[in-house]
Amino acid sequence: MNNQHPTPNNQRRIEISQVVVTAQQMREVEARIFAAGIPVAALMEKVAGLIARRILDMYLNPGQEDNRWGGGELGTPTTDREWGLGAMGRWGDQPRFYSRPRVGILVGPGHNGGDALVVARELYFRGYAVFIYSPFAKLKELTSQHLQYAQSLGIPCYQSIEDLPECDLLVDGLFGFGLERELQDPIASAINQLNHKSVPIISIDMPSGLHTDTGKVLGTAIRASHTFCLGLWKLGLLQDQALEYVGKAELIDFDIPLADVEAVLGETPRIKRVTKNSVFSTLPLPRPAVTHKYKEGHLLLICGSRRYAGGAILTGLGARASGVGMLSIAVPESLKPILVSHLPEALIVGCPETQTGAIAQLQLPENTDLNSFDAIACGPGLTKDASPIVQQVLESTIPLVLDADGLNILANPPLSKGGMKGGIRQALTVLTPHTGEFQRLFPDLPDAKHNRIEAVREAAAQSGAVVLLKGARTVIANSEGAVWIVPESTPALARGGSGDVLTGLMGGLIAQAVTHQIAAEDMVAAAAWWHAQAGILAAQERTELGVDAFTLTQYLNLVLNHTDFDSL
Ligand SMILES: NC(=O)C1=CN([C@@H]2O[C@H](COP(=O)(O)OP(=O)(O)OC[C@H]3O[C@@H](n4cnc5c(N)ncnc54)[C@H](O)[C@@H]3O)[C@@H](O)[C@H]2O)[C@H](O)CC1
Ligand SMILES: [K+]
Repeated sequence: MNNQHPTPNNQRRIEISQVVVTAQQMREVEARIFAAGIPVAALMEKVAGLIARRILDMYLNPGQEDNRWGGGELGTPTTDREWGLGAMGRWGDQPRFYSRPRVGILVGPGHNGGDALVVARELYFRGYAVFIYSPFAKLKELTSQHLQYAQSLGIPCYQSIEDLPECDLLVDGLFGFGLERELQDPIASAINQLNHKSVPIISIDMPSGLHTDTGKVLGTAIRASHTFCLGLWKLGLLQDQALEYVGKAELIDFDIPLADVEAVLGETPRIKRVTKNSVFSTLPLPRPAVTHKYKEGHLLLICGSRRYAGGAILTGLGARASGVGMLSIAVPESLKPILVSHLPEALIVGCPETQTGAIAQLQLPENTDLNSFDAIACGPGLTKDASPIVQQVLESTIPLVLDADGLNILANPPLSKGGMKGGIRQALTVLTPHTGEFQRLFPDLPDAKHNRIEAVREAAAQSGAVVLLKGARTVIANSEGAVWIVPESTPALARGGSGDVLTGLMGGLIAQAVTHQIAAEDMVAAAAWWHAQAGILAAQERTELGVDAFTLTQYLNLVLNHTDFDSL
């Protein structure tokens, strides 16, 4: 395998939507911007103006039919009639008809509150009924000025949540990346009350109450229907434990100079979001006009057993979807007919089997060396009786994806206890555990449930492998400490067989990368992102209950044509 790889993606100039920052890093980036001369107030106006525009587009968009005010979900005020039916409504009263959508603005003590107050002012001037809830006596100077101006306009401001009138939409400007400690009453109970209302809440920067870095709930947190993350993606928004609070996350790009980002994070930030652009810049697409099947990669799949034939088929279908030129699939002899019937284009290698129907020995076609393939993917459906096979592929010198029983066999003994006999492989090795397999492989690593990123990074360093930890937000790390996070997925993929499809897809992409002289390591994130997007599209079209693994393989080739999907 030629080791002179082109610049791998993680060495190329980064795009803003790939950057992921901690609160401290965001502070350092903002400090550079302010030091360069932009007034804090000017940036707040710019940022909050962008937020207000998105809120108007999304929630208050004129011209849509389905509303009582002639506008979008809440519409624009059709008239500037006085309030209908007398006094302001209160939480819990019977809803009273008002002539204008009511927007509640939750204002915290810091600049997150300042952002929200600028939004309040902008919506007010567009004729919306705006109400402010701000329980804090001490506000930052700029925030205090904005509050003073809002009140001078006659916008009602309430200290207690009970006084806030019933609203159609809430804007959460309580806390952003400045949240430092657990929330206490009255703010905590106010948030709990707001969460119990069936009113959409838009959070500015972070849902208030979530830790900016870990996504942990500090006491309680706003359950946002939409989170507008400001400038650079915050790490906490990408953590599994935050997901039920974040709602739909969207980046509000306020033109942070890339130079400032690189000054703080370096040219290749350690943690990156996997985006459509970053994936498309690495996939073996478009294909050369002149090519042939052996130039499009040759993948060897080693999978299946008499007990688990389906895993072999699904892995093969995932590999097929990758576009790999040649596909060989080693299975127990008794599975050969069914594999041929599902994958007529593949070379099915029937192997001698154990009493239990596992692969007893890799019997490749004569004169075929294991290292003559471009890549191997091994594990789905193997059962633990195939451990000699896994040992054999570990000794190969070509890129290897290990999944499912390949990982369970590897975990005996665990990697941290001298596992992976023969030490760290020189060739690319990708481990693709789910949480349970991860804990078996790395029993003494920090609990992957609470800090997945640190756990995966440590596992990659320990094993020398690229480790992909599956989850609502799949996390990938290599042994140099680079981390990729797949920012979107769907619970529709939480089904048997989804992982088998990913293994085949990833193996097929890696095999093509090898023949195309593309950085094979980049195919791990590309495969995970592609797999998730196919699941999302399938769920959109067939509901979250309609994405069985076979259907998923059909959507793998459809989703790349849907270039209109969000550029993540
Ligand atoms: N810096 C800027 O000009 C811009 C900031 N952006 C927005 O502002 C926030 C960050 O602002 P900051 O004032 O640093 O923090 P917060 O608004 O999040 O306020 C936190 C505030 O509250 C205090 N605090 C922290 N924890 C608690 C707690 N548990 N209970 C009570 N009070 C707490 C703390 O002392 C802070 O003062 C950022 O998210 C953006 O929304 C602009 O968008 C860009 C310009
Ligand atoms: K917020």
